[in-house]
Amino acid sequence: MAAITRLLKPSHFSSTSISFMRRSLSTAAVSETAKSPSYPHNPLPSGVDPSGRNVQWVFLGCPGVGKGTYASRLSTLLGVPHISTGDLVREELNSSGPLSQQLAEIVNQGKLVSDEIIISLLSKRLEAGEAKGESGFLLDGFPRTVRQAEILDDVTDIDLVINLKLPENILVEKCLGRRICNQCGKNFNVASINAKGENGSPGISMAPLLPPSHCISKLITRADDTEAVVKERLRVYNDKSLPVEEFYRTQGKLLEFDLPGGIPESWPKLLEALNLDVHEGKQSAAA
Ligand SMILES: Nc1ncnc2c1ncn2[C@@H]1O[C@H](COP(=O)(O)OP(=O)(O)O)[C@@H](O)[C@H]1O
Repeated sequence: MAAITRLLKPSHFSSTSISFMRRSLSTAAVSETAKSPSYPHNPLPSGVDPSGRNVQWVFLGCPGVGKGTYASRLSTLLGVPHISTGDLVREELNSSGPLSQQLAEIVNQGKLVSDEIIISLLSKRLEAGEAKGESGFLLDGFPRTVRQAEILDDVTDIDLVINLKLPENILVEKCLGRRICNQCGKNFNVASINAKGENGSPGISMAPLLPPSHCISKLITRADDTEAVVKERLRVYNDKSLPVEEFYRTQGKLLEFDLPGGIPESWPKLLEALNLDVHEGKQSAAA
């Protein structure tokens, strides 16, 4: 394993993006909108204190769990970029670039894109961010394999890994209800979820997140959000990404978060779990 890691090591990240990641270890504090986080369960390694620089967090969780939704809200709140490798893949796939056709085939079968392609897309995104003065990041959808986690570990320190969780039947319903406005790019969800509690776990209700009237005629569904492809993505998650949870659990960085419901119930609880002290007005501004 060590040999593979050595082989793949930083060469997969261009030198600029490595320097960006390294430099982001010593840059500005969390933006004024929120107080610096401290962690009740102290998942941080000793000597690493996120209060003196922008956060470097990873979001894990099955397809449809809401990584994008919560990462995007925290991005606004903390003033750090939300970087979704799924979005990077879709941008490339919708471009007329040389990878477009190959990516469409992989994504629409619910498979994972190769580590090399993902790391190249992520490097480019980090470099573009660096040019704009970005620092810190909330990674959504990366790492998704232990190999990706090892490569990331070689180039920078991740402070915290937030593992969002929902029961599998809800994940399928949520993916099937997902809609995107092809003009403004915002995400909505037409599913109305009312799952009964099972084996002592509480029931979960989620109201639909409906689009405003001007988006209704422009809604599209992701080609990989069909029932068969969602089930394959869940299978691939359990196979390739569950070990990533274990990777970070062993490092003491994993914060498990069972979503109690939709955004109104989950968002305040997530802020509480992160010990983010948000002022009333600011919190609603970020929501
Ligand atoms: N880190 C990654 N490694 C490999 N493939 C990825 C990665 N991130 C995204 N992809 C590809 O992009 C697709 C969409 O990703 P994403 O939007 O994160 O989906 P999901 O809703 O399943 O979490 C994935 O099914 C996969 O094909």
